[in-house]
Amino acid sequence: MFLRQLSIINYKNLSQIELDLSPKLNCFIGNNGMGKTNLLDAIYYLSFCKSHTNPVDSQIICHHSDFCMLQGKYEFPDHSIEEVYCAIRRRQKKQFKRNKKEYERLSDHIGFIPLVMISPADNELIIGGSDERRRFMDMVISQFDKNYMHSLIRYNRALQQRNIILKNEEENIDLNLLEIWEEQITDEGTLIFEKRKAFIDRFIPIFNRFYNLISRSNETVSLNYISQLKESDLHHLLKRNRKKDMMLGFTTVGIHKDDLEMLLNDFPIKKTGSQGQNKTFFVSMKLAQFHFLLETTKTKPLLLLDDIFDRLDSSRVEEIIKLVLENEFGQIFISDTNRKSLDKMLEKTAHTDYHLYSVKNGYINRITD
Ligand SMILES: Nc1ncnc2c1ncn2[C@@H]1O[C@H](COP(=O)(O)OP(=O)(O)OP(=O)(O)O)[C@@H](O)[C@H]1O
Repeated sequence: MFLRQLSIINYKNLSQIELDLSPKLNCFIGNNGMGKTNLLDAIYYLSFCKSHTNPVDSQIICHHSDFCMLQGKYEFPDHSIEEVYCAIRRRQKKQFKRNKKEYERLSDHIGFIPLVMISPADNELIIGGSDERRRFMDMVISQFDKNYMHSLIRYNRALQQRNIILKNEEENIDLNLLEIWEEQITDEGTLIFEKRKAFIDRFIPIFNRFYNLISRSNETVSLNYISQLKESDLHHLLKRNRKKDMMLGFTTVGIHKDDLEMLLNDFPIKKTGSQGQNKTFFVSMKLAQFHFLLETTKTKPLLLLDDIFDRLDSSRVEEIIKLVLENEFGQIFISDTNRKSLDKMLEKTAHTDYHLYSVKNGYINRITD
C-alpha cells in the first residue's frame, strides 16, 4: 500500500499542494521553518485523524483561513484505490471520509493506513514522563487490535468515574457504586495488562536487533515492562489501596501507572544517554514498531523520517540508510535540511523511482536532477 497522490489546502503554512508521489522514496529538502514537518504531519493526519505535533485541530488550520482540507489517494497491492478525505472548519466537527463515505467513529479509521513516523519529538519517549511510553504502547497495539483500543476507552471512563466518587467525603461514598466501577477497571485493566505484556515480549528482541545493527553493537540496551499488576491482581490492588485513594481523591493503582524501563549499559538511559544514543534508542523503537506492524497486519506501513540524521555519527546514519532501503520497508518519506545524508541514501538505492522535492515557504517543487 502506498500514497499515490496528496492534496493539501491551508494545512499550517501549506496553502495549496498537489503531489504525485513515488511508491518508494520521497525526499523533501528545505531550510528551517519551510514546511517539511508540516507536510509529513499532513500525511500522518490522514492515518491517525490527528496531528503528530498539534493536539488541537484549530492550530493546524492556516492562520489566515477558516478551514483546511487534506486528501490522499492510496494504492493497495490489488491496485484498488482508496481515497481518504478530511476537512476541518473552525468551531465545527471535522469531517473524515473514506471513498466519500463519512466515518461514524474516527477510531474505525485507525489502522486502515498503517504508518510509522520518526521525528526528533520522539526523544520524549526517553526523557518524558511514563505517559509518553504508555501512549507508545497504546498507539502500536491499537493499530492492529481494535478491542484493545475499546478496552482502553472503557478503562479510562471507569477510572474517571471512580476518581469522581473518591473526591467525596468518605462518609458520603457509595461503596456499591465504587465496587461496580472497580469491577470494570479490573476487567479492562487486566486485559490491557495481558496485551501489553504479550506485545512487549515480542517487541524486545526486534528492538534489540535494530539497536545492535545501528550502533554496530557498541553498547547494550534493554527494555522492561513495569506494571503493578505483575505483583498482584488488579481487584486486590484496588481493594488494598481504597483507604489511601479515598484520602488522596484519586486512583493510585492500575495500568495507568505502567511504564517501560529503558536501560543503556544497565543504567537508565534518561540519566546517562548521549543525544546520539538517545536518538539511536528511539529510532530503534520506531523501526521495531514498523517491523511489528508489518508482521501483525501483513501490510507495509508508510515510514516518515523527519529530520532524523542530525546528531548521529556517520556510521549510524549509514546503518539506518542501509536498513530502510531494505525490501522490508515500503514507501518512505524523508525530510532533511541539507542534501548530504539524502545524497548518500540516493547513491545507495537501487530504486530509480525516487522523488526529490524542495520545500520553500510552504511551496513544494520537484527537483529533477
Ligand atoms: N496554523 C499555521 N498557519 C500558518 N503557518 C503555520 C501554522 N502552524 C505553523 N506554521 C508555520 O509553519 C512553519 C514551520 O514549518 P515546519 O515545522 O514544517 O518547518 P520545517 O521545514 O520542518 O523546519 P525545521 O527544519 O526547522 O524542522 C513555521 O514558519 C510556522 O510559522
